[in-house]
Amino acid sequence: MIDVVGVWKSYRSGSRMVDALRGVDCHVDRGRFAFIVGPSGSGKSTLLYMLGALDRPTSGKIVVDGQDLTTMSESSQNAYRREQIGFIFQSFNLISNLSALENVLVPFLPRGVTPEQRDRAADLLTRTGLGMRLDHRPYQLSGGEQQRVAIARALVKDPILVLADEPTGELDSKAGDEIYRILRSMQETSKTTLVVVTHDRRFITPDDLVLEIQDGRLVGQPGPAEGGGDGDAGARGHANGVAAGAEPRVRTPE
Ligand SMILES: Nc1ncnc2c1ncn2[C@@H]1O[C@H](COP(=O)(O)OP(=O)(O)OP(=O)(O)O)[C@@H](O)[C@H]1O
Repeated sequence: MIDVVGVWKSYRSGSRMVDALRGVDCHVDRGRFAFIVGPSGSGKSTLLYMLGALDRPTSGKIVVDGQDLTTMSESSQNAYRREQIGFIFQSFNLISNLSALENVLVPFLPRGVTPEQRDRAADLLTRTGLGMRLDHRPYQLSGGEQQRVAIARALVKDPILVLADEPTGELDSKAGDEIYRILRSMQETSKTTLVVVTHDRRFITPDDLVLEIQDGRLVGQPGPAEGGGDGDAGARGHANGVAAGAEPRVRTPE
């Protein structure tokens, strides 16, 4: 389903280059619940954004459901994001003057909403426990409820992949538990693939795939040569191993 091969991502920061990802290889099977974990600044969100085609790697290859994101045109990337990927962000990203139901229908608004789509959106909200709050605006909902709306919005277009960046980061632990309960139950029904960035490992179960990043590379993978683009393939799949020796991620551009 997801193949990440030798992915480097470097950002220019003033006169220096920051290597956010340094030769990442991994594979996620269809229907998996996968977590990206690691210390702050290790590259978790960068990897997630690459999977969502929100950014392109500096080098390497990312293939999702047979589609090579790295060679795709800009317009194909837009369509990929719009039609195939469900995004869930830490800060919910709801539109304040739309109701819960309308927020879930946002992906369909440009082309007009069909009655079937409206029913599906209402059904998803009901399954998250918000059946009685379809007409509420975001300010009338708790943080946990707003995130449930965001989950329904991510799933309404039946995506091949759902990407979540710290989905419980702004919630208390009770609301966080509820969000994971809903995510797991929704995934069971939809059989979609879910990749979640989190700092909170208590939501991880033994069946989940854990991709642990440190200093821009997956734990357990050999460190590739500095400079980008030529990463050693290293281990694939489960990345539950011993940290490779950390090397500085900041360098001066050649
Ligand atoms: N647009 C950018 N320009 C320059 N540097 C960036 C940019 N985006 C990320 N970085 C740097 O890349 C590195 C990895 O960032 P990333 O956001 O992926 O880490 P993270 O593991 O998600 O961190 P956190 O857990 O704190 O959210 C960091 O050093 C960050 O400062």
